[in-house]
Amino acid sequence: MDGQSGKTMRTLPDTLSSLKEFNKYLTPSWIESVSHIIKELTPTKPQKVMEDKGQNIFERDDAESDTKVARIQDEMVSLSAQLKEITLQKRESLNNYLDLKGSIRVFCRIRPLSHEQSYSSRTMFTLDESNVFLRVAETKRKQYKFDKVFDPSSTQGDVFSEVEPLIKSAIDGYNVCIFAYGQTGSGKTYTMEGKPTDLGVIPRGIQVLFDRASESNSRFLFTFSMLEIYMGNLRDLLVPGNKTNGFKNVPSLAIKTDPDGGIEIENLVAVTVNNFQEVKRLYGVGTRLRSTASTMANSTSSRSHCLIRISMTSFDAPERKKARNKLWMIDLGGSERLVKTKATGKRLKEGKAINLSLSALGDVIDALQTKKPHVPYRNSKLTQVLRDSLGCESKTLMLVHIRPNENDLCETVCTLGFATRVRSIRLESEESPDVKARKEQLLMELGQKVNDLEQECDDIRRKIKKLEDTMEHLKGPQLSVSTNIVISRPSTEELKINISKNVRSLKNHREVSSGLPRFMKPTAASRHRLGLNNNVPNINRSKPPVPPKRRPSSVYAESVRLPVNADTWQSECSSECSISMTSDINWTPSIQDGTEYSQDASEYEIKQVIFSEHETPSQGQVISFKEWQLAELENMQNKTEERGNIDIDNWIHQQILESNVTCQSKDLNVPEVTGDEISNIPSPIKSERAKDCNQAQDEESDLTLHAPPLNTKDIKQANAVNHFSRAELRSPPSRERCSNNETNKHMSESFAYHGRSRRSLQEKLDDCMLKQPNKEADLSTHAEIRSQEEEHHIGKLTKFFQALQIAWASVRLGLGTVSIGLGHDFFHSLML
Ligand SMILES: Nc1ncnc2c1ncn2[C@@H]1O[C@H](COP(=O)(O)OP(=O)(O)OP(=O)(O)O)[C@@H](O)[C@H]1O
Repeated sequence: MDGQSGKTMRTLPDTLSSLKEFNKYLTPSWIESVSHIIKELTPTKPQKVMEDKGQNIFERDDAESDTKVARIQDEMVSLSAQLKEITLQKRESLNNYLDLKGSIRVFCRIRPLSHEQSYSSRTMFTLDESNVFLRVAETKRKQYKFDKVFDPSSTQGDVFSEVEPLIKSAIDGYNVCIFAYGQTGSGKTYTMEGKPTDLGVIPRGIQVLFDRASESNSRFLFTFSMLEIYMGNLRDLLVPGNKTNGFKNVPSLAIKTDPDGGIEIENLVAVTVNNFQEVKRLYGVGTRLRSTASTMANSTSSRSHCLIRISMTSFDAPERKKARNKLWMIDLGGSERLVKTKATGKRLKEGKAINLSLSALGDVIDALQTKKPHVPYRNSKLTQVLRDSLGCESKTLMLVHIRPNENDLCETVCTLGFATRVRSIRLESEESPDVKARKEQLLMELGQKVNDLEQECDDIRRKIKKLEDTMEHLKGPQLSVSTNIVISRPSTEELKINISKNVRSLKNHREVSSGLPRFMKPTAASRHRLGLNNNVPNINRSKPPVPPKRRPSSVYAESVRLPVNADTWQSECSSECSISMTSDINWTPSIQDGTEYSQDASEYEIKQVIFSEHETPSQGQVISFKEWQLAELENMQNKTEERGNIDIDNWIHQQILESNVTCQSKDLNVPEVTGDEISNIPSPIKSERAKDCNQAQDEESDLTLHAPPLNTKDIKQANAVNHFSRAELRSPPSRERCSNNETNKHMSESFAYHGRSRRSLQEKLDDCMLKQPNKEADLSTHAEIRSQEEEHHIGKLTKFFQALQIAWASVRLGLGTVSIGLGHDFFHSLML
């Protein structure tokens, strides 16, 4: 008897009993026959059924839940496939949309007038959605066409909504360049960086990147770099260098072309970033080192081009255009007529350099737009750096800024001229009205399609999430361990893992972990999150693969907890010739930037590495296609690692070491001395050191800005540590700067460095740094050493004389006391 008919038999007496209720409507003979049947059924059949139930209840429940789980898994697999398909369609549609709009687009933003500027200036402009009409004379108006015009009342949100498709395109694997162009004080930095209350394109864009990466089922690795082009030279803004000494102690950045035609910048620090908070912090440090100065037009005028590069690598997203691509966000130096600024000396040279490179950029974009056979990339460092991100399948957006001031009319005309040139009006004017109309229609359709597909993706994701929850409810949370093989974004540590080895039973994991030192085992929280606490059965590998479970964003390891500062993020360091302003931006973190479990998460990731290293793969194991794919991914990951990224932990670690050296030598290290960075690291000793630094500043009035030697070298050494190979895990994370053995010991604890609480290690490091005598650092020259030795001798002599004086005084005091005492009545009486 199958389950269904058994169930029917069990419920038959009940059914018949209920039928008896209808007796008033039925004939007596019918009732009698029904009663008879009930009598026969009740004593025998239900009893048997109950016995069966007692025996099989657990088996049946298991079977039922297994069937349900299998069904859910099937459904998830099919939904995942559907999601992939729709994502691909969406990428294509978005790409077509952007191509149709033009791979090089130009927007114009007109900044509002400040209070002191005359109201009449407004009449200079008339605007519509895509045109600016400039009154150049009483009766003459000049028209400038753009892809989009933002009037003075437009918000940061308005601007970003138009920029966002490009950011999405970057996630799809395209190289993207976003420029802010305009005269000094026209609002370039405002648009790109924004204000704490009104974030600009850079923070919003980065937030979108992380959001989309976490939504995606693919793994992403993000690295952050920041550099400036100052007077034709590249400078890494993530290496605290010597500004007054022209960054001489820092290795120069060299532009290299790789065999695939990609551009790499040799020696440029690329820090692996896992969330928005980390980027925010790096950005703050970079901004502080940027060359700015007070000019007639802007008190904090940018004297260089500032370039932010986010490199994205995805290992398992074949639908992406490229496995590795870049998003550049560039705040260009202010374009200005040197005659007007009346700049002289250094300011004049800076202005000339900015103008030259801007003109070279214009030439390149013009050549690309008009499809000239030769594109003059080599004419400036700016265009050389961006060579692989300008033109050929990449997307470019130029945000042109204007000041609607009558005094700035000439500047405005120049800016608009530049915009016209890069937008290639000539090409557009060749289009017939028919073509234009069709293009508009197509754009509308494509835009709608992209939105619909996005909506569909969201729906599928929601469904998958629901199924995951149901599954977790049915089977316990252990499945997340197996499905974490493919997470949204890998941490750098994970890149070293032979991912295929991670498809192992929980039992195996437990066995291996039991042999590990305590600090390498998962913490209670991570075990709980990953379901390791539950007694769960081994994963049945014959079951259909479960689609990847998205990792909660809080798991994106952030090893350093950064307090969210509600105050304006601003500090200032000035030197004799230029002012270096920090960013006053305060990027409010999103909910996704949770850091509560971050330490925990990174611990787990490290432990996973160790698990896999201890385990030996079984002999003759059949490698599935998926495993083969994973091995391929690993190859790719290794390639990426060879490029030399640096983890934010290592980077911050370096900054800490630098700050110690800086404090010891009483040099002012710009990012550290402000105390912002120090206060961000939750070590009590840190603040002590900050105090020391401040004292050093007070003591030495004419501080010079010296780059600590070997700084970049150390950072590069730290690159290697980031990737956690077995050998590397045993080697110290970076070159030791401490001379004493205790420090070296702590530095060598690379397991502890990555696996243990960062805070405790930090405190240890700080502690031993503080214990070190400052003497060594202070005695930088031979003369200083000699003078110190002399001082030492003088000190010894002085002490000797002091001791002698004290002894003599004591003797005299003793004698005096005796003579007084002997003459006293008390002694007289004693003697008598
Ligand atoms: N759209 C805007 N709304 C409000 N304030 C703005 C806007 N644009 C610019 N500003 C203000 O104008 C001032 C100058 O802007 P900003 O520093 O962004 O200019 P810039 O083009 O970057 O100048 P530079 O090239 O010299 O660095 C800032 O105080 C900024 O807050």
